[in-house]
Amino acid sequence: MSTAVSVRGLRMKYGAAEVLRGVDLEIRRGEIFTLLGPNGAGKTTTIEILEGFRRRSAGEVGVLGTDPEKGSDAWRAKLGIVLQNWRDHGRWGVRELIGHVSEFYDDPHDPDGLLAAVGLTGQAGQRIALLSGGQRRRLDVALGIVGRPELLFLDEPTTGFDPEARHEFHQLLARLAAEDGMTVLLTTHDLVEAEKLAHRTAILVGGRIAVCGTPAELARTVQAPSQVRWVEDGREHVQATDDPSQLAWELHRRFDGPVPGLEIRRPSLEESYLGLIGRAA
Ligand SMILES: Nc1ncnc2c1ncn2[C@@H]1O[C@H](COP(=O)(O)OP(=O)(O)OP(=O)(O)O)[C@@H](O)[C@H]1O
Repeated sequence: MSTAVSVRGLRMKYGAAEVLRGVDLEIRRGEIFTLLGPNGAGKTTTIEILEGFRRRSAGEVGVLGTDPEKGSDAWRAKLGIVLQNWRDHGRWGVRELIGHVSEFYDDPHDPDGLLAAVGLTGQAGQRIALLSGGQRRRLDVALGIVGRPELLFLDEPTTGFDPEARHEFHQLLARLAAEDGMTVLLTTHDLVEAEKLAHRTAILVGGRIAVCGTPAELARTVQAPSQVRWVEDGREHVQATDDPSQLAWELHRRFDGPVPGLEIRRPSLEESYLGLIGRAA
């Protein structure tokens, strides 16, 4: 079976507020998939429904071939779950906790190798309460993958990571997906992170998937028009266009030579994304 997650017409209401209004998603096995969206878009709600922690209001959901509301212990054992706020194990040592959790699984990662992979070898003997925010998140990730899950859910995993830790973390996920065939579903606010890491990304806005695709597809779909500026009759003119070279050429012909004050500005992907979530919200 090549589909890891399949979602059709997913709806979720909290009281009168409809947070998810018909979400459709298909995630393939071995894929790193990011769910992107502004605060309150419903990313955590979606992930919690897929994990089996929350009952949906409507729609069809299959996770590793099972409806999460009917998931058995054997099904749950195939999932790795990293929540935004992990329960508190403050008095445990780092190595001690990973070693302990690894014993619940048949074929766990070696705890010391895993500590090295998430960059916590230096903190192996430290109490968890003394870790920094970023170190704590790395430990959360280690706990999520120690049992070699088939499908790993990560809710905003890199919040609090410094750039080096973020880079190493991306490499670790890419390795686990490529070598172990692990599927990863990760939420983030960060378009640049999604672009670097994910095979595909879906943008959740206003309770629906606004755009879904590879980084190249996303860039094409999300990209806002360029802005062309020039000065004519003593006034500055601005025109949005998908083909700035055509407009520049037309202006050049109209002016019969150089266009006064000509400026062409292509918005960054980040600006285009902000425009998209502003328009769709
Ligand atoms: N248990 C709940 N009861 C009522 N409303 C809730 C509950 N959980 C979430 N919500 C609301 O549902 C909406 C979506 O929340 P959710 O946490 O899924 O969004 P998110 O995209 O993960 O946001 P963030 O990026 O801030 O983590 C928000 O308006 C939130 O206030």
